[in-house]
This record gives sequence, structure tokens and C-alpha cells, in this order.
Amino acid sequence: MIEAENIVYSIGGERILANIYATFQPGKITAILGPNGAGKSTLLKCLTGALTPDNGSVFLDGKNLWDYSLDALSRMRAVLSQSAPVNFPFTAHEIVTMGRNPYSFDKTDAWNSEIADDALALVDAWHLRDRSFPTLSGGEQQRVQFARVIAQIWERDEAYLFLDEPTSALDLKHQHHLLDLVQRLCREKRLTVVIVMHDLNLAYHCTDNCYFIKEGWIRGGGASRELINKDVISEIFDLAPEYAAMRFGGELSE
Ligand SMILES: Nc1ncnc2c1ncn2[C@@H]1O[C@H](COP(=O)(O)OP(=O)(O)OP(=O)(O)O)[C@@H](O)[C@H]1O
Repeated sequence: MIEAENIVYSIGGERILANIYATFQPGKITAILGPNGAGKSTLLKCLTGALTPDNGSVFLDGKNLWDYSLDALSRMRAVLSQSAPVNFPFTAHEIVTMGRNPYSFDKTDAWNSEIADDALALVDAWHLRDRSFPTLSGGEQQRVQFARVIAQIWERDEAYLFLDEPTSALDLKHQHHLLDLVQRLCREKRLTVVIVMHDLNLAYHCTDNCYFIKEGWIRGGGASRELINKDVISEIFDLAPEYAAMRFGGELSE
């Protein structure tokens, strides 16, 4: 379980996150939703330890995030960032194998390579294994990067998976395929999954819980099927109620 207690984060005197309290449960997918610039990625970075909050603490299984060694963290949590530019001509297989770096001393290269192949196959990208990563399309790169993060926590139950807009470059089929896979891994391995996303339909159908953030504040949290509705969407995204009803009324409530 992840517990965020009173997270405050500022940049240059500007408050980006204010008094964030949030809980993320094992075996559940929790979405962080909200408008552009609301603070979603910043919160995710505070939860992973990539950013240090000005105030507040993050606890993983009751222990402060800062009390874990980097080695321990790299074996228990994997992070898919919004963008991870790669300029060198690594192959897709080499990129996924990088997810196995925490195990380079206690597992053989052959074992790590096999897991990288299995992870590529899981995301329908095995056929890309020997392609140069920078030459792949945006969606192909996103699938390969996702394979890298699942390779990182491959043998681990109850790991933490942080995903920042993992489907932003994917076509419809691969969006559903990836989220089905996240759901399956989450249930089977009791992963704690935190996912930043913009597609409210996908969030409604594929996540268990959600938090809405606006202007750095949490404006609501609860079960996705209850909280993601036309009234909340209208308020959080400053949409006219009739537009929100037309766009999200029947679709979400079915
Ligand atoms: N390094 C930085 N320097 C200055 N401002 C920053 C920096 N990083 C983030 N911000 C600002 O903090 C706010 C929150 O950014 P964040 O990336 O968390 O938003 P977000 O909710 O993830 O947005 P989006 O949906 O557009 O990805 C934004 O106004 C952004 O411009």
C-alpha cells in the first residue's frame, strides 16, 4: 500500500501540490485524473521518489519512502514516465533488458534476456526486438517502454507500478490490450498500480479507484465507477453541464 500524507510541492515559490492525502491499495488500479497542469505528473514523481516534497511523506507498506535503499526500490517499483527520450541506437530488446539492471548480479544474462523477450511478447512487440528503438513509431516505442517496466518487476509479487499516460500514443486496440494486461497483472500479482490518464472512458472502465486533481488540490477520491460522472467531469474540467452530459452521460453510466 502507498500512503501519501500531506504532500506539498512548490517550484520557484509557486505551489504545485497542496496538502495531498491519498492511499493506493494493492491489487487495485488507481487513476490520477484532472486537467492539464493540475499536478498529476508531479504527484506521481513525489510518489516514486523522483521529486522530494517540501512537506509531507510517502509510505510504502508503512515505511517511509526515503528509508528504502535505491537498490531495494529498484526491485519493488517500476516507473513508466511520460517521455523517455532515447537517442542512441539501442535495439528494442536492449531497452527492455535495461529493466533487468537491478538483477544484473544475481540473475544470468540469458535469464534476463529471456524475460525481456517474454515481456516484449506480452505487449505485442516481440517482432520489434531487433529494431533500432529510435526508428520505432511513437506507439511502438511506448509498448517497448512498457515491456521494460514489467520486465523490471517480473518475478515480484506485490510490486508498485507507476504509469504516466501509458496509452497516449497507442491505437484503440493496443490501448485496450495494454490496460487488460495491467488489470491482469494487478490482480494476479497484487500490484499497486498508479496511473495518470486523460481518457475518462478508459479510466471509468479499467480502473478501480481514482483521484481528481485540480490546481494542485485533490478535489475528490473514490471508486471510479461512482466518481467519474458527468457532474464531476463538468466541474473539474470546467465543461458546460450539457456538454458533459452529452459527452459522458449515457456512455459512463452503462
Ligand atoms: N520544472 C518545472 N518548472 C516550472 N514549472 C513546472 C515544472 N514542472 C512542472 N511545472 C508546472 O507544474 C504544474 C503541474 O505540472 P504537471 O506536469 O504535474 O501537470 P499534469 O497535471 O501532469 O499536466 P498534463 O496533463 O498536461 O501532463 C504545471 O503548471 C507545470 O507547468
